Order: sequence, then C-alpha cells, then structure tokens
Amino acid sequence: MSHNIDVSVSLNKRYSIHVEKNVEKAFFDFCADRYSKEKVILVVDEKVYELHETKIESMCSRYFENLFVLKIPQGESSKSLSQWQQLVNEILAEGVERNTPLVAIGGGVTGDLAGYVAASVLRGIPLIHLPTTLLAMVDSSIGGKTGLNHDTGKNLIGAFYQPDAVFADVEFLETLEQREWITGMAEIIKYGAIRSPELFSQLEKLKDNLSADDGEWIEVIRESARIKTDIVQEDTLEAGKRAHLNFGHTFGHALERVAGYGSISHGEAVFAGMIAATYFSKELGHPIDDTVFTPFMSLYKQQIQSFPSQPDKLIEAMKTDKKVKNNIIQLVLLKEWGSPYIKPCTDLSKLKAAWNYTIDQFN
Ligand SMILES: O=C(O)C(=O)C[C@@H](O)[C@H](O)[C@H](O)COP(=O)(O)O
Repeated sequence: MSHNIDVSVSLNKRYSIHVEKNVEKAFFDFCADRYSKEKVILVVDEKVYELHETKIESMCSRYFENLFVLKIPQGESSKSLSQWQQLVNEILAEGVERNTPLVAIGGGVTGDLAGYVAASVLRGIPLIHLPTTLLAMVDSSIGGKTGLNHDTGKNLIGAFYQPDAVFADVEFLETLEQREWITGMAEIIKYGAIRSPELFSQLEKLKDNLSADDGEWIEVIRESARIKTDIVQEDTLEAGKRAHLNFGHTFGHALERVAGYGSISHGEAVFAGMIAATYFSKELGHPIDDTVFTPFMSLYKQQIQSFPSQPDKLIEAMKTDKKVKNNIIQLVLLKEWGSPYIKPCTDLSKLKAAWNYTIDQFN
C-alpha cells in the first residue's frame, strides 16, 4: 500500500509527499521519469550537509551526473534578500536551463529560501523539497509558500511556488536536536487545535520519545501532512480557509521579530502565540479547555531564555502581518478545539491582555 499523500493544487499541478525511511529509490524513480540527468542544483543547510554528505551525495548521484552544491548557513538570518541574491548569482553563473531541478535540503529556512530562488530563476525552475526537520516535514515543505524576512516583518517577501514532489526521509530526524523536535511539535499542536484534537494526546505520549524509529512518529507526521494537504487543496492561495494554518502565527511572528530572528525559534514563538490566541478566544466567551497546553509548557519554557515583555511593541509588530486588512489585524481564533475562525481585532485592550497573560506564562 502506498503511503504517499497526493496534493492537487490546480488542474495541472499535482504532486506527492513521500514520508518514509530512506527515500533513495523513490527519489531516483521520480527524477528518472522527469528530468535530464545532466545536472541538479542542491541548496542545502550547511549543518545538514556536514552530517549527511554521504547520504545526500549517494542519493542524488544515483541519477544526476553533476551535483552543483550550494550550502547555506543555518538559522533564520539566511532567509534574507542578500542570501537569496547570492544563490541566484551563483546559479546563473553556473548556468541552468528551465528544466534543471533544484532540490532544497534542510529545514523550514532552507525550503523557504530555496523555494523562492527556484521561483525566481528563469521565472521558475523545478523544485523538489527534501525536508530534514520535523517542522519542514509536517508544514513548510507542503503547500508552496516560499519566503524571506524583511526588517519590517517575517516572510514579507515571497511567492506561492509549488514543488514537483516532497521526499520526507525520516532517517534525517536521527540527528535532529531536541530544540528542533520541539519547534516542529508546535505545528503539530496547531493541527490538533484547528482540526484534530486527538493529536494532543498522541503527541503527549510521543514527546518523551524523540526518535523517528518509533512508527508512531511516522504516523503523526503523515497525519499532519494530510491535514495540511486538505487545507491547501481547498484554498491554495490563502483567500480564506488556508489562513487557519496561521493559528498562533500572528502573535508568533511578532514575537520572533521583537525578540530578534533566531533567538526564539519559529515553533517556540508559534506555541506562545497559540497560548495568546486561545486566551483571546476564551475572553470572547468560547469554552476552550486550555490545559491541553500544560504537558508541553515546560518543554517550551526551558528553551525560551528571554521572552519579550513589551506588549505595545509586540502589538506594533503584529500590524505588519500579511493578513492585516484595512489596517485591522485579523486574528485566527477558536470557537472550540478543531473549529477556527478569523476575527478582525478592533479591541486592542483585549490584545494587550492576551499578550500580558502570555508574557506571565513564560516569565
Ligand atoms: O502554509 C501556510 O499557509 C501556513 O500558514 C503555515 C505556517 O505554519 C507557516 O509558518 C507559514 O510559513 C506562515 O506563513 P505566513 O504567510 O504567515 O508568512
């Protein structure tokens, strides 16, 4: 039985997400059916390359004759215009054609940056995601969002650009640091909040066993990918429902920016953002039992060294969110677990109260 998850984003764009241990054969078969074997561009996180050079080279050179490897520094600061420009310069200097594929190998930063590079070189070259972190496997490699950060806000530059395929090889998770597992778990908790609350108890069991050897992790990754796929298929360009995937992010992106990109990880910020959004939902009278966050709280608290404690500054940062309409911040809130909705936020005192509550939880 195939475990692939098929994504259909338009009449002429469909692709598969493979989640399995060792994707080498699937990757070979896929490429052999589609691309010239002459050259492939690999945009790879330098730390991932250091740890997995043999695996990456063996996988890619099984089909491609020339690997053009571009390493990028680890961390959020790589999602910058200057890093994008450097990659574009190197690719154009090397020489590529419109059917030369680019493989993004790494976490969310690598995928977002390399995706935007693939979208812009020659107005678009084929893109394949090889996510190596939990977060990239369950979220950022799916759905075609690419992005760079700007001084004025997170992910403010980018395009929707769908990959030809996603190969999530869970063997990469064997070297994943604990902080990265925790970061990825936040997006799974998000899927629990907006769609499948049963994920909360599944994740609670798995949180003390951070190993992809556990088949239950693979199932949770597949289930998360299915949820994201369902939503993206319904609303590929985020005209409506897709914004629900932003639950916790309106707050989280503001936190990342005010704390300084990288000092609080994306997942840590999203977890805190979900606490703020849940508090806000409860203040509006929605009956939500927020003790589901309790088992995870200490994991996130121990990672976040210094939590920004200026609610006004955080609210200012929320005003550059991409969902802002007519100068009004649009929050993703919950009527109950599994039932998200968009709420224009006109009451800034409630927003401040949500921030103050969240700041208290982390100090
Ligand atoms: O794919 C989406 O849509 C999401 O919103 C998923 C988010 O988890 C992800 O972090 C995304 O990159 C945030 O996008 P943005 O549009 O808020 O920048």
